[in-house]
Amino acid sequence: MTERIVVGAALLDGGCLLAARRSAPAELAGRWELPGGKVEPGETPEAALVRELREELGVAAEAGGRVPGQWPLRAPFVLQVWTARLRPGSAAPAPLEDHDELRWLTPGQIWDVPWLDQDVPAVERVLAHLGLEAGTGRNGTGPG
Ligand SMILES: Nc1nc2c([nH]c(=O)n2[C@H]2C[C@H](O)[C@@H](COP(=O)(O)OP(=O)(O)OP(=O)(O)O)O2)c(=O)[nH]1
Repeated sequence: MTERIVVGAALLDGGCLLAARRSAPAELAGRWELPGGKVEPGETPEAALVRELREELGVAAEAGGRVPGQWPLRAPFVLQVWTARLRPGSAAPAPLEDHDELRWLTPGQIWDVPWLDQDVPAVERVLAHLGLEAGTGRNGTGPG
């Protein structure tokens, strides 16, 4: 089966990461994810990311760099992650579609929300990629 990419945005602002709580489907509702969605045929992941953030959050965003790695979702989907930021003058994110709550998390707050299980290794990689992992361990060994 051909792999299909779901792009997740590590949307960063002022050193915080945006997390979004899914409102649907039922099996994912209440868990937190990186906003984003499926890359459509003929679309680049970066373009899909910008489109999804506009549709889901009402923001004007731009993709930064890819966070190395990919994580399996329900077949045939795999999660790939890009950093992203809001363009100057963008509206603030709002949960317009698929989500019922958004939170900007400081590095010390990242593990305060119940991420989708399949997102946990991706979020860990985002933190490592950004050099933010020290002191934010999920096992509570760090200061913060
Ligand atoms: N956006 C996003 N989706 C994720 C993550 N982790 C994860 O398992 N998923 C799953 C949830 C969905 O089954 C699928 C993405 O679909 P979606 O519903 O967000 O994307 P979409 O807007 O393109 O979907 P569609 O309505 O066109 O079908 O991947 C994540 O971190 N971000």
